[in-house]
Amino acid sequence: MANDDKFKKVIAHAKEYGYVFQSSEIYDGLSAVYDYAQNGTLLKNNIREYWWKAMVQMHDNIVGIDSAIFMHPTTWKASGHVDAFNDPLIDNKDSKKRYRADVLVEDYCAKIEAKINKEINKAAKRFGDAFNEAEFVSTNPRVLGYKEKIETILKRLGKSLENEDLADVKALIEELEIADPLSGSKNWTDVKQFNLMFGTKLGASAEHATDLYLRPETAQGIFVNFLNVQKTGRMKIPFGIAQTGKAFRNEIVARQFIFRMREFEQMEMQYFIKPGTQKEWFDYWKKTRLSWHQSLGLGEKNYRFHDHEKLAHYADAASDIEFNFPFGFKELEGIHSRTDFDLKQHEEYSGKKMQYFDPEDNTSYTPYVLETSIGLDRMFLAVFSNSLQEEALDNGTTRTVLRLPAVLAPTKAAVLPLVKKDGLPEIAKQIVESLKWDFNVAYDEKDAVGRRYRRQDAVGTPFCITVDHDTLEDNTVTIRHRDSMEQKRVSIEDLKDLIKAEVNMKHWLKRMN
Ligand SMILES: Nc1ncnc2c1ncn2[C@@H]1O[C@H](COP(=O)(O)OP(=O)(O)OP(=O)(O)O)[C@@H](O)[C@H]1O
Repeated sequence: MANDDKFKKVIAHAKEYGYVFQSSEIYDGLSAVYDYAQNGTLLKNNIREYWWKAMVQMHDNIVGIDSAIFMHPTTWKASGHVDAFNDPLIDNKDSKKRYRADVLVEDYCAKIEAKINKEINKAAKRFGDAFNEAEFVSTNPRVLGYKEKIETILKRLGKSLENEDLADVKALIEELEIADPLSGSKNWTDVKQFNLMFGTKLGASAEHATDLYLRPETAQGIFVNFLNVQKTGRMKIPFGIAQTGKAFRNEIVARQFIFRMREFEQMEMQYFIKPGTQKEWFDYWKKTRLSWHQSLGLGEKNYRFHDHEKLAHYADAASDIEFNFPFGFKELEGIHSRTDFDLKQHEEYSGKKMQYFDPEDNTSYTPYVLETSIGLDRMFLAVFSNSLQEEALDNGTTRTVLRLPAVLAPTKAAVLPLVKKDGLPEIAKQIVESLKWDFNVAYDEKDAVGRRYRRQDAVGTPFCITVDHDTLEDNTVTIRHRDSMEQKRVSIEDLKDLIKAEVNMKHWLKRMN
């Protein structure tokens, strides 16, 4: 299936099966804002819990907090967000559409990249088994020319952005003759910086109101509480503070469904360390976070690191874990070595000491910070899009199955009476009653059992339990596995342990190596 089609299917499936709705849909929606529906909320909660258990419960030196969305406005001056949390935007005068200037240039380069891929595919077909891609790419003059062009463009873009030379970004767009993707017009305004923070006001009367921001990241709530947690928790360096919560960004280009939203949720952890040890911890957290992702079994090949060359003002190293989304490899999680930038800034702006007294060598210092930051919604999209599969069956039909990792599935089992009579619904309901203390379970009696199986496959329920007339005789039921479609006859009293063995978080987290 072409990637575009696959992505459309993902979005349609998310709506049809109660995972994600467009916000305020009856009013034609609000752009880049989404609501999680009945199944989506459960999947999201399970992902959050999977992260929390791995990060907080499994580490005796990491604790969790829940700081407020509103923070004192000086926080955002100290963090650099007021001055530097900008994207370069450009308007097209004819279509009146607004774009991120850097994204226009990057999309232009992506088109050249597509030409390279076309050359590679053509050559691969021509040479068959004898084709050596690495050799072809490093010797073919056309490919080398394309590569050089991309490199020159991106280098110039990076430099202009770094030097805040927005006139040059516009000049680049004009020189490359980049047109508005919608209207084809090349009639552009100048490039301007646009701050991504949402402003609001605190206070009842206009003249006494204070300007506030909706937080654009959860990290600052951790930094300002660093000493509160360290002292009250008697934490010794190295230690971490984790939190999950909403963040808000007025994204200029908000597209790709829940990949880039204006209101989203982050799961962040700041690890406070001794200066000089940042390289070691950077490597440790890169490895640990990748193994968390891989424990879910979405396919090792679907992840890769992207180490940053161009670093944010606060970082001395940064790497993204990228995931193979339906629209290609994109950032899923960031791992940042943030130095002592944030704590030092808060110390300067608040006038309060943000230092740690190290009892081991009797010295005080400002700790360095290693951050892991992942978007919960992006993680949701990674899991959901990877799990949605169309499978050809032996009988010539296809089935749509959402192969969610069982540990994350919203509903772990559906209990189905074969028919709506002869006392079968009553037994099925009793099974629901007994299992619901341990798992989220559903009851379904509508339609033929085959259709009910298909429905649960599409929702992603790992087990279906069918009660039939034999159940009346011997207290056994059929348990059907979503992925293999295998069916087994088991005793009702064994159900709980059977399901537990597959959905238990411990069993999944232990796969981290
Ligand atoms: N607008 C958004 N919608 C959904 N998730 C987001 C958004 N912006 C950031 N995230 C998530 O938060 C994580 C950490 O935020 P960070 O500030 O490092 O992102 P970023 O580098 O600005 O992301 P991007 O380059 O995609 O804009 C990202 O890896 C991503 O998973």
